[in-house]
Amino acid sequence: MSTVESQDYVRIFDTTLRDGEQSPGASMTSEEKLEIARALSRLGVDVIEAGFPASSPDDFAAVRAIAERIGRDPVPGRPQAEPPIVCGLARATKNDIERAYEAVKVAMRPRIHTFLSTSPIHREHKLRMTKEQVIERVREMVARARELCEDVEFSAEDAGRTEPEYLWEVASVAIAAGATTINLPDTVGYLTPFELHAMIAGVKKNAVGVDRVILSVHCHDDLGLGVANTLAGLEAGARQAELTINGIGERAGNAALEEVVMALAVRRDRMNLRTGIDPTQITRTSRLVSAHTGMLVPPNKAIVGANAFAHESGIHQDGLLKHEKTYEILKAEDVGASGTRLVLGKHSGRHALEKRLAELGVTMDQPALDQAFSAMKALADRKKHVTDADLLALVSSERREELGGWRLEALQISAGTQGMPTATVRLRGEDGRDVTQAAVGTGPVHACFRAIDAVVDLPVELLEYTVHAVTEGIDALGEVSVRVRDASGGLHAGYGADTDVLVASAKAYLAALDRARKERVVAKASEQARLKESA
Ligand SMILES: CC(=O)SCCNC(=O)CCNC(=O)[C@H](O)C(C)(C)COP(=O)(O)OP(=O)(O)OC[C@H]1O[C@@H](n2cnc3c(N)ncnc32)[C@H](O)[C@@H]1OP(=O)(O)O
Ligand SMILES: CC(C)C(=O)C(=O)O
Ligand SMILES: [Mg+2]
Repeated sequence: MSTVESQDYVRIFDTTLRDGEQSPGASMTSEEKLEIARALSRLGVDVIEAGFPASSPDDFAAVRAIAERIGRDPVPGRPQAEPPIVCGLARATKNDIERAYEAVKVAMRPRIHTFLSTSPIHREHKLRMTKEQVIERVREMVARARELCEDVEFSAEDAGRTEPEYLWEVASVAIAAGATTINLPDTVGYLTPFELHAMIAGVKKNAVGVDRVILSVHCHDDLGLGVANTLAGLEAGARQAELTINGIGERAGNAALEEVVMALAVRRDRMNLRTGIDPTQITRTSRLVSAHTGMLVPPNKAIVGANAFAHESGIHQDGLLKHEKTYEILKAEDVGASGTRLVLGKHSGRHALEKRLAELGVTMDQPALDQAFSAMKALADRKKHVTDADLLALVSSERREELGGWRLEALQISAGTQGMPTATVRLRGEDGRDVTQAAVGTGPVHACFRAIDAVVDLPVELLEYTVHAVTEGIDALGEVSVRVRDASGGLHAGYGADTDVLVASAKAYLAALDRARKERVVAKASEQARLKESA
């Protein structure tokens, strides 16, 4: 018995290119679809539903191109015994089925997937067909598909809201007509996991000939139960799961492939089921689908979201540093992501800060670490994420501020199109005394520097003023460098960093003044020493 035939093997049927493309605004070009199909092949899916060939000439061409290429192009890094099946969707009409076959017949392993609704609401209001007419159509169309193709899947659309006995009868008829896979979709995402389990178990027990076919689940996420329902269906005996990358699909989407696959892998202890998926391809496939559909992955999305392996809170970070399994049930590397991230933010603790600084090559004693920690917390209160660049800028800014002299306590700027730009600064001297001064200027930076001059009283000429963002985003940390010349021609540089560039400017200017002041003190001392000697 091959791996695929064994009882614990779950076939992964990917419908990103068909049901996924039914997400509003997610349409893709044929080239993009082919690229995704190649990625799915590398990922190791068993079936690629490439599209709905009768729906448009474009869709036909895309399915055809995928059918031609998949299995024939080499798959780097994945010597696959069997290429994925390429499948085309068709309504239960002769025309749709023949178009689907025309498109997929060139595939190494083609499948026709035909469907017809079975629920009372769909029969009566959408199809306007009786129960008997639906049965007859299923018999005829599955048989027609089977004349064309050995591999035929039949889906009882809206199976979730279909009378159980009628569903068993439809499944029996489809099997007798030659279907090789029977799919039981919860088309509108209505069922609870227990109900979905009961539906699969009911068909498995009561449909005639069910042992000859593979039962399949196809769950939508209208109530956020898509993945839970899929797992319930597999526990009940389904051995094919229809899924999409990132969970995209009609309305709220389909059950997400990456979530079902990783649930099966991580909880193999409970379900004892396997797939042929190479999980290390998951992240890259997710990114490709997101890029081609324009559907962004929410940061908190399981498995592939930007935060799926990010930890911000100090208690979790500390736990993780002590033992990774305290807060992680799978590793980022398992799904091809770049690694666990300890994000520094307002909830972080000293352990994580120390670790990150060490990774950045900065080692500190306890008092310095405590100081850096307070600065990091203060920054995190103003800025969502403290990045590595922020951290380095912050640490070096803290170190430079250790030089002493005047320290910025408060800064208030009034600027705009009306009136003169005005700055008010409150500076604290080394003796702990606060001095406040206000000044006007040609712009807010000029006003700020003049207000500082009024406190510090050290004549200098500003030679250079440079500002740039060290980090990205609207809340980026601004970095300012200044160069000043003192009365005796000495040049002094200053640096400051803050989310507010005016505060960064004030810090930089103060740092430059402080250097000038220190040099003047040193120069005065050596002058006095020289005078003493010569006296
Ligand atoms: C649950 C699902 O995801 S099902 C797949 C949904 N995907 C799509 O619909 C995307 C592709 N669809 C399309 O491009 C178009 O709907 C087409 C080309 C297939 C059909 O377009 P139109 O001929 O203009 O029909 P329209 O879409 O307005 O209506 C659907 C028709 O198909 C019928 N129909 C719906 N499902 C089926 C089915 N499984 N088998 C047979 N007929 C069906 C409807 O009853 C309706 O028939 P009517 O015209 O006699 O009332
Ligand atoms: C066509 C079928 C399988 C479908 O997408 C659904 O019922 O949700
Ligand atoms: Mg669907």
